[in-house]
Amino acid sequence: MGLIFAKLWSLFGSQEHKVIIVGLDNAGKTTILYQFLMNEVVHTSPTIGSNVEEIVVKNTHFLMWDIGGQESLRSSWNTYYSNTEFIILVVDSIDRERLSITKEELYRMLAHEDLRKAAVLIFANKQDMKGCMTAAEISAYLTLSSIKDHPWHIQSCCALTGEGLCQGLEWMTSRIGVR
Ligand SMILES: Nc1nc2c(ncn2[C@@H]2O[C@H](COP(=O)(O)OP(=O)(O)OP(=O)(O)O)[C@@H](O)[C@H]2O)c(=O)[nH]1
Ligand SMILES: [Mg+2]
Repeated sequence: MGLIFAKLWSLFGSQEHKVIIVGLDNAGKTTILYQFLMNEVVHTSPTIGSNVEEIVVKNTHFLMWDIGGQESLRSSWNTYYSNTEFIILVVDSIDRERLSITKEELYRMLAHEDLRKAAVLIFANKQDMKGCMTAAEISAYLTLSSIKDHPWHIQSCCALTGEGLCQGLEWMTSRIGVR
């Protein structure tokens, strides 16, 4: 009975899809989460631990975990991995110096057993900043085209205006049911 109910529940699109939002400190993860939720910019301070919110897009329910990105917190990211369907990796497009650290973190995550089935959306955030890297530059640096075992997509965005965020969510909803 429980199984039938679970199947019907998933058929009607009320199943929740787990998402983790990761990236280095100051990348804009919390700003993005609350833009998704409220369509506005909230005042943030560095996240210690995580924030979690349910975001509904066209009848698709995402449970989004925004995880603190400071160095000391990164070793705990893996405690959030189980049952994750989507990784949103937020990159600060002006932070050239630390893109190599983001790359290390990305490939460490992709190698993790619990994230084997996860799709990856990369947000090239802070596109409003003068002299920032483009999504194409970030894609090349992160060698995204070499990733064959996870679906991935890169989207440029500006969390302050919300530009690009909907397109990212649309890619995520388009992936549901593909696997
Ligand atoms: N110019 C600009 N600033 C942004 C953008 N997105 C976020 N910020 C700013 O970047 C700073 C950090 O944003 P947060 O959302 O707190 O960053 P975070 O990734 O959650 O950081 P941690 O919680 O420490 O991991 C804040 O001052 C934001 O207002 C953007 O698109 N453009
Ligand atoms: Mg935060």
